[in-house]
Amino acid sequence: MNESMRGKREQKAKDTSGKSPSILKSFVRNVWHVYALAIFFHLIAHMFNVNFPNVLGKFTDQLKDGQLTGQLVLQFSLLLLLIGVGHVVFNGLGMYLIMKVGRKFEFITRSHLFRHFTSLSERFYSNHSVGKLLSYFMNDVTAVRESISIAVNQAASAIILLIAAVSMMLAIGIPYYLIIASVVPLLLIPLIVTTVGPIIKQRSRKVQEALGEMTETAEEQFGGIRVTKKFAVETIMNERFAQTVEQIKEQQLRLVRVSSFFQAVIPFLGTLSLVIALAYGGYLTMNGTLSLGNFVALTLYIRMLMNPLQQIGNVINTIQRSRASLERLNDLLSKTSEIEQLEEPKQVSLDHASIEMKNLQFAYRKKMAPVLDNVSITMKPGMTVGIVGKTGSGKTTLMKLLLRTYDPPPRTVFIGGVDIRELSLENLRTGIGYVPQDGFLFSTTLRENIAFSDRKLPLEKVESAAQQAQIYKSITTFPKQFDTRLGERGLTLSGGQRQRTSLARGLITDAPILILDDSVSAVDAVTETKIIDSVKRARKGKTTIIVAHRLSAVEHADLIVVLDEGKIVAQGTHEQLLAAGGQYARIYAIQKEGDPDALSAQ
Ligand SMILES: Nc1ncnc2c1ncn2[C@@H]1O[C@H](COP(=O)(O)OP(=O)(O)OP(=O)(O)O)[C@@H](O)[C@H]1O
Repeated sequence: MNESMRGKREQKAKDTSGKSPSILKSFVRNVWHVYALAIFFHLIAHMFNVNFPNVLGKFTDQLKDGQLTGQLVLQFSLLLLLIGVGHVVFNGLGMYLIMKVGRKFEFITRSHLFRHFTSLSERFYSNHSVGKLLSYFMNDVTAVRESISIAVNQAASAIILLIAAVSMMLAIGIPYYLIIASVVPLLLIPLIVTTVGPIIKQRSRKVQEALGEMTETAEEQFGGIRVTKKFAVETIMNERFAQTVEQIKEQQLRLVRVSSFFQAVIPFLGTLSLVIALAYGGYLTMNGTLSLGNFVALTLYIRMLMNPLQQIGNVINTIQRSRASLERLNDLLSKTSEIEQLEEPKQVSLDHASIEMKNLQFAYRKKMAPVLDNVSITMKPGMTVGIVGKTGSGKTTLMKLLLRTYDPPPRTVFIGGVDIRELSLENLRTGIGYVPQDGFLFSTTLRENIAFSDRKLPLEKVESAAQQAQIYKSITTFPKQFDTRLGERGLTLSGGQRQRTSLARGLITDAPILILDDSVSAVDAVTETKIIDSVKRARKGKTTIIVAHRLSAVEHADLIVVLDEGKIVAQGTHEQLLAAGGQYARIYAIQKEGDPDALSAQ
């Protein structure tokens, strides 16, 4: 199969993996009827609401005409109560439905994101910091949720209220020209909010940044206070800090200027509307064109519209902000793992499979120098293979290619005679156990950490793996033994204990192929020998690859490969390599003399 065909088939596999181009579109398609119902409830709520000024207007007219009786006062009061209750109930229902939809979006999207994150390759993680990923998870999802719940609620409510109030004013006979004249200043509110809102946001972000810088500077200067004093540079430090504080003052003043303007102008526009209503409406009332009741109703409608119109402005700002978040989320969800399997991947039994690397060349990025160059190794089934070499010589990279954490070039890495790019990923990854140098432990019990591959594994198996990894004794000294909970990232354990727990987690899988990638570097030489001996016994007949700096960890191996700057400089058994007298023999001599980490110091 040529490369482009393979690419197309792999691409097809990506496209059928169910990733939607826009999370929001597909979500809204499923919940539009809830939105429709919620908007209907808002409509009913405002039908009640807009009667409020009208009823008060009628009350005023009756009062003026001297027709008000105790019976009528009671009727008016009950009517107002009914309006209030109707508004609250339907408004509450509408709000509840839309908020619920928002939370559902948050839940679905976070689950979707998490599933997506787990499907992405290591390259993605090395290019994105944890902080950035958390920000997708928290801030971006929340921003979109706010715009499809709070913003939709406010916008629907405000628009319906505006239309209902204007219709009601016309219906009760308030002249349209008076309505237009009074409402126009209010319509400027959303315009001002959308213009000034982003400026306020930008300036307050700058204030936050400046405050962040000040905290950083203060932290650094407190930390380095002894150095500062020894070098007698207190004056320079004081000046530097004063500059940072001055910067904050500037940013804060800029923010205060614009937010003061904003906070003053919005009520002013409301007042302006009322002034027009009062002056023009008052004049029309005096000359008999407008009833006193309608005059009262008009002023109440103006008051009623002020808040919703301000909210429309906020809604526009929220939507603008969330558009950027939505784009980021869609962009992230459209990313596919570069490690893909064929539509019909091959399956091989890894139990007695050979591993072969043929002229393997690999660079992490196109323009970078290769990290592995012309690497060819043949590992027969059941062999123990040692990989040694200076730090940065490409040992871990070689293992990552074998696991397809990164893709090796086609036809360079074979297991059981099959190119690993054609193998099923599950077949490959369940068949190979991998124990990294810095094994991450989860904040759960030791038992669950060790039985990570299958939490139902019996305790005896967990104990036996712990014994092989030489961590059993330490665990039995803990009060809760295997039920001991680890703190965040397993901080209650020492470095060596952590490494051995992670080793037990790898050993328990009893995988046909096991890779120990510098997995015993944090233990002393005696414990290392014990671990290697028990691994040797437990893995008789199974392929084990041991990456190490200390040659004592690989001496017994059937094949030892020496890497240097990505190239194989020698391979053979311990005896053969000693006899050859090259880099291996030199390092062995140094390490025997007492410096066990001499390889990395070369
Ligand atoms: N994700 C990556 N992106 C770019 N370069 C990388 C990446 N990972 C490793 N490298 C580079 O590849 C080279 C080989 O690294 P690798 O981790 O394979 O070496 P190593 O022999 O396992 O080292 P050590 O003994 O210190 O663990 C190094 O120069 C390293 O900087």
